[in-house]
Amino acid sequence: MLAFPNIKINLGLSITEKRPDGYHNLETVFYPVALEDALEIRTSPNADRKFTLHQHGMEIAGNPEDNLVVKAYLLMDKEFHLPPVEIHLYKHIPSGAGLGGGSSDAAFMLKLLNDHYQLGVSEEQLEVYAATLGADCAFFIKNRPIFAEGIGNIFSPVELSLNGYQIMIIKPNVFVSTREAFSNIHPHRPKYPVMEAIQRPVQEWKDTLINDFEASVFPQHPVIGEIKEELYHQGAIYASMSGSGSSVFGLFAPGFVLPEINWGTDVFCFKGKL
Ligand SMILES: C[C@](O)(CO)[C@H](O)COP(=O)(O)OP(=O)(O)OC[C@H]1O[C@@H](n2ccc(N)nc2=O)[C@H](O)[C@@H]1O
Ligand SMILES: Nc1ncnc2c1ncn2[C@@H]1O[C@H](COP(=O)(O)OP(=O)(O)OP(=O)(O)O)[C@@H](O)[C@H]1O
Repeated sequence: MLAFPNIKINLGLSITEKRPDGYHNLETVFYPVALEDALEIRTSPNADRKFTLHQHGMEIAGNPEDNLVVKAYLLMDKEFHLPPVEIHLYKHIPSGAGLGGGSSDAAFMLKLLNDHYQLGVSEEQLEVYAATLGADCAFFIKNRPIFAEGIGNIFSPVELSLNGYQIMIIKPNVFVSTREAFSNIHPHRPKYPVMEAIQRPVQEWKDTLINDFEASVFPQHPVIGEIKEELYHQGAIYASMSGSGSSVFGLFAPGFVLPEINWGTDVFCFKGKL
């Protein structure tokens, strides 16, 4: 059985407070975008080990046991005693990009196992399992535009459609550690709450919809801020870093001819439609 885990972008990201458990409360709107990995599971009844992970495409750091798809499988295996599986993961989503690629793989693995083995787990329960694997994971269960609070796992509906808009996502060859990015933040209440800013026309987001990580990440990695500037220069209606970086996305009007930009070598570039 095959699935295509996609990415999220953050439309606005306010880090509002540090929690006693060391994590941070935040406010953001998650929006799914069709930049995808491919994930397949096959039952392997006679295998002498519970899982075998075959990786293809971009390399990811770490041992197979550290891979979030394996953690997702082991979590479900503990609850439901699953048969051994062969896992094929084709990585196309860049890591350390703030696009939630690993989180998406994990959430899609939970959904795949639930569907394939007819486990009957509700979406709400899958969200609870997902949240134990990563703060971003729960979003990918329902995988539709949503306002998120808490550590990113408390959801409220949001009236927002960017259908027809075009997107460019650029990721320079710079790795930003999510943990380190959070440690450099001074949490505060935003001047324009994300939920309010998002209701305004997209043309006004430039001045009201802020990603708090930009203030600390741009000075450390000026190339990321330069990419954002360039996207505006090239006609983006709104541009922002996603998550804790290092990718930057630009939203362009429907019908706009997306620019051909030579970003240089080692730069990942995605163009698509919302
Ligand atoms: C920055 C975002 O991408 C915004 O969507 C997410 O908040 C990051 O979520 P994530 O990558 O799933 O994060 P995790 O893998 O759960 O956590 C990585 C590290 O980031 C920090 N962390 C993460 C999420 C959060 N709400 N507060 C935090 O302080 C913690 O130090 C944690 O050890
Ligand atoms: N399936 C996976 N895909 C990518 N990275 C994974 C995976 N499993 C574990 N990881 C580890 O997680 C780290 C971050 O991966 P991810 O692709 O989620 O980054 P990110 O874009 O920073 O995500 P986020 O938006 O959640 O901060 C990688 O350095 C890698 O070691």
